[in-house]
Amino acid sequence: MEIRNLSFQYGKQLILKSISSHIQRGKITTIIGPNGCGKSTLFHLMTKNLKPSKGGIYLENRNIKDISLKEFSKQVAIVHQYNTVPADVTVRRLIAYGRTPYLSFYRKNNNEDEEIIEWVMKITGVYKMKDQPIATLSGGERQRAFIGMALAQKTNILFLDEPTTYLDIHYQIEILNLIKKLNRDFHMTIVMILHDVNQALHYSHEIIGLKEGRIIVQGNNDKIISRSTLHEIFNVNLKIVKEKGKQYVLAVSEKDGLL
Ligand SMILES: Nc1ncnc2c1ncn2[C@@H]1O[C@H](COP(=O)(O)OP(=O)(O)OP(=O)(O)O)[C@@H](O)[C@H]1O
Repeated sequence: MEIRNLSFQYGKQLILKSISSHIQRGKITTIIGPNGCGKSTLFHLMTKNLKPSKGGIYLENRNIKDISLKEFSKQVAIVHQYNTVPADVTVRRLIAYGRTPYLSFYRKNNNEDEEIIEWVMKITGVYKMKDQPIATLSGGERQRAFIGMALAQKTNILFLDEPTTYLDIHYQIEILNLIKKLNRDFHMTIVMILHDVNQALHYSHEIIGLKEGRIIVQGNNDKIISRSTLHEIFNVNLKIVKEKGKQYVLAVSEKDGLL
């Protein structure tokens, strides 16, 4: 996917300022940046929820504005930050909604759809709760079910907007490991927004650092995450430590805190 000279404004407020970027096929790319820098806006533009003011986004060299929503949803699946569904919808039913782009007046759910739904329920670990209403699931199970609905679309590209929000650390890691597995075992191209810099660092091949509507850094994690880039993006001084060759950002500094 290519982002070419992309600008976006709400009224007179310029939110994204001539952004260009290349999203690598088969890799995990994570967008980080401070609140209000334009991450969600970029996400909505890349997923056809918003239209660019200038420039464009290209999938296999086709401007996504020229791709119908139905066709787009066979190539790109989206997991939003806030997901709503009627409380009584079961896990299986929710995942089956993911097959919608393939259905038509003449084509109802068939064996292939059923096989995909079964595969998705197994891979996301929601099989044993398949007949439970979504409302009865824990936060982590719910999120896996919504990722399942996106997977049932059988796309090569998956977008996730802050997939770990509201989850405790156990479920956060579980979701990130599922995302890693989807990339590693099924070669899915993943684009996500994360707030946790350490998780971005350890679960992505490439990081895009946004600030005030501009890409400040993009690249291989270890190379671009440094004290100075973190300061540039988030305006904080954080220490970076190395353990067994891997970098970790200390999200509190010695002089902060009560004690
Ligand atoms: N519908 C809207 N109308 C006007 N301005 C908006 C609208 N949605 C977002 N904005 C503004 O656009 C800017 C970028 O918002 P965006 O949601 O893309 O930021 P973000 O980086 O995703 O932030 P966060 O980390 O807080 O989710 C913000 O200043 C926000 O107030």
